[in-house]
Amino acid sequence: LRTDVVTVTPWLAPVVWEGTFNELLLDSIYKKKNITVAATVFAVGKYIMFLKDFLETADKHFFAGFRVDFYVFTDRLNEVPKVNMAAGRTLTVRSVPSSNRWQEISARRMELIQKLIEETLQNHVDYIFCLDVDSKFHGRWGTESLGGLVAVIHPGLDNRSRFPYERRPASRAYVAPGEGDFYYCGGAFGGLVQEVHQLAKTCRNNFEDDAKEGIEAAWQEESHLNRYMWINKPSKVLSPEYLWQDFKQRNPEVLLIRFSGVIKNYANIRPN
Ligand SMILES: CC(=O)N[C@H]1[C@@H](OP(=O)(O)OP(=O)(O)OC[C@H]2O[C@@H](n3ccc(=O)[nH]c3=O)[C@H](O)[C@@H]2O)O[C@H](CO)[C@H](O)[C@@H]1O
Ligand SMILES: [Mn+2]
Repeated sequence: LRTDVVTVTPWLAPVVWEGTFNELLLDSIYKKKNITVAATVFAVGKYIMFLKDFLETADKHFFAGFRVDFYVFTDRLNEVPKVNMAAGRTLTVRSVPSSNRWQEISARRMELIQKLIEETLQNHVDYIFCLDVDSKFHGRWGTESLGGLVAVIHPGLDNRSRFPYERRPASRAYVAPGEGDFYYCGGAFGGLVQEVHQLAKTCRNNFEDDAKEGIEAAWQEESHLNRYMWINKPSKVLSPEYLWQDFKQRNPEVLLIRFSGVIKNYANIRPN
C-alpha cells in the first residue's frame, strides 16, 4: 500500500506504482487468459545503435514468461542485431523509409502502428505497447500494466503550469489552459489492440490534417497523444517508474526504475 503517491485518478483508473499490486496474483490471472502482447519499436537512421540493448533488456524484463511479439521498424535492415529471444517470443523486422526530419520519424510512428494493427495484429494479438528505442529495461514491466488504454506519466513534468501541451487553438492537439489531467509521454503507451488502433488512427489523422494547414504540434505525436488522452481517459495510468530518464536523479517516490531513456547526444544521432 502506498500513501505517499496518488494511486487512483479522479475517473477511478489505477495509477501503477511499485507496492500497489501483487505480481504473482496478476500473472496467474493473465496466464489463464493465454494472452499475446505485441511491442513496437522504431530504429530509424542512427537510432539503430540503441536497438541491441533495448531488445536484450526487453527480453529479460518485459512480460517475462509471456508470449511477446516484437516488431522492429527500421531503414537499416542489415544492421539489426541478432538477439536470441526466450521461448514463445518473436522478433519481426519491417522496413520503413527514412526521413531527414526527426520530428517526422517520431510522428509517423502513429501511421505505421495503425497499419501494423490493421494488417497484422487485429484478431490474434490482445495487447500492444509502443516504445521509444533509446531506452532500456531495468526492472519488471508486466501484467500490472495491462488495461484498455494505458498511458505513462512523463517523469520530468509534475508541475501543471509547465505541462508542454500544444497551446495554439489552431492545432488539433490543442489543450486549453486548465485542461489536461497529466502530461503523458510519447515514448510509451499501449493497451488493447483495438483501443490503440483508435488512438493511432486519430493522432495520425490529426497530425496530417494539421500539416495540411502548416501546423506541427509542439511535441509532434506526443502532443496529439496528450489531447487524445484528455478526451478519452486512459483506463490505467503508469507511474514514471515506467519511463524514467537516466540523466535524472531518482525521486524518492520512485522505488524501482523499470524502463528508462539513455543519455544521448541529440546532435550526433538525429538527422536534423
Ligand atoms: C521519453 C519520451 O516520451 N520521448 C518522446 C519525446 O522525445 P525524445 O527526445 O525521447 O524523442 P526521440 O529522439 O527518442 O524520438 C522518438 C523515437 O523515434 C524514433 N526515432 C527518432 C529519430 C530518429 O532519427 N530515428 C528514430 O528511430 C526512435 O524510436 C525514438 O526513440 O518527444 C517525442 C516527440 O517529439 C516523442 O514523443 C518521444 O517518444
Ligand atoms: Mn526517446
